Amino acid sequence: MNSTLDDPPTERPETGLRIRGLTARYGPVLALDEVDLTAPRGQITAVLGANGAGKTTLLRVVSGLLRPSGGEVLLGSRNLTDSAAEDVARAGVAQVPEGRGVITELTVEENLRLGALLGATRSRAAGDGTPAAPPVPVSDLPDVFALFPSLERRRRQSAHSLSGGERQMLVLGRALLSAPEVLLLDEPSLGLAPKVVARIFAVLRELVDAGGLAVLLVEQNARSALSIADTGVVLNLGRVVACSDASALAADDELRHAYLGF
Ligand SMILES: Nc1ncnc2c1ncn2[C@@H]1O[C@H](COP(=O)(O)OP(=O)(O)OP(=O)(O)O)[C@@H](O)[C@H]1O
Repeated sequence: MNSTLDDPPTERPETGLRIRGLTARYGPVLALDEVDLTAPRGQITAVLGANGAGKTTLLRVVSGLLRPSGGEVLLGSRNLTDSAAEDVARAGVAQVPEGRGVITELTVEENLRLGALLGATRSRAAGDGTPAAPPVPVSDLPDVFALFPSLERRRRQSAHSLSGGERQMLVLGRALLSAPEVLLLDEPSLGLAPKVVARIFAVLRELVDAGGLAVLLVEQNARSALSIADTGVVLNLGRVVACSDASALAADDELRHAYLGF
C-alpha cells in the first residue's frame, strides 16, 4: 500500500525524486508507459526526446497536475503519487515553467516575493515534522540578484517589460526562493539566445554543486542539456529507451541520431 505525505520518513532524504513504473494516458493515448527514473539530490537529470515523447506529461504527473494511471512518484520516503499540485509544491517540488510563468501584472520584485512566500510556508511546515528544506544557497531576493544582476536593475519594473531570457531567470529565481528539494524545469532554453541559455545552465550547475538540490531538466535541446547534466534519460513514445551517464549518451552516435537530433 502507498504511504502518504504524513508518513514519517524512513529513508535518507538524500535519495531525491524517484519515479517507478509511471503510466499516464489521455483517453486512448498512452503518453507514458511504465517509466522508471531517478533524479538524485546533488545532480542534474536531463529528460530528452522528440516532440510527443512524453516529457511534458512526465512533468505534469510529477507536479500533481495530471493523475497517472499507474506507478509511483516518491520524494525521499514520501509518496506524492496522488497528491494535489499544492501538496506537491509544499513537499518541496518546484516547477519552473517555460518563461510564460511570470505574472506580467506584477513587478520583478513582487514575482520573486511570491516564491519567498511559499518558502516561508514550507519552513513553518518543516517545524511541524516535515523534513527541513535542503541548503539551497538562495534564501532572499539579494541572492537571486547576485545570480541574475539584470533582474536587480529591473526590480521595480513590470515583469511585462522583461525579455524572454529575463523572464526565464525570474521564474527560476522565484522557484529557488520557495526553498525546493526538487526543481522541475520545462524547456528552459526554448526560444532563448545561446548566451542566455549558457548563463541559466551555469547557474543551475552552480546551485546543484553547492547543495542538495535535485534537478529534473526537460529539454529538446539535447546537446546543451547533456553538457551540464549528470545523467540523461531518453524518452520515445512514452517509454525510456536509454538512461545513462550524460557524457556517454552524448558520445553515442546511434542514439543521438535516432532520438536526440544532433
Ligand atoms: N491534452 C492532451 N490530449 C491528448 N493527447 C495529448 C495531450 N497532451 C499530450 N498528448 C499526447 O501525449 C503524448 C505525449 O505528449 P507530451 O506533450 O508529453 O510530449 P513531449 O515530449 O512533451 O512533446 P512536446 O515537446 O511536443 O511537448 C503525445 O502523443 C501527445 O500527442
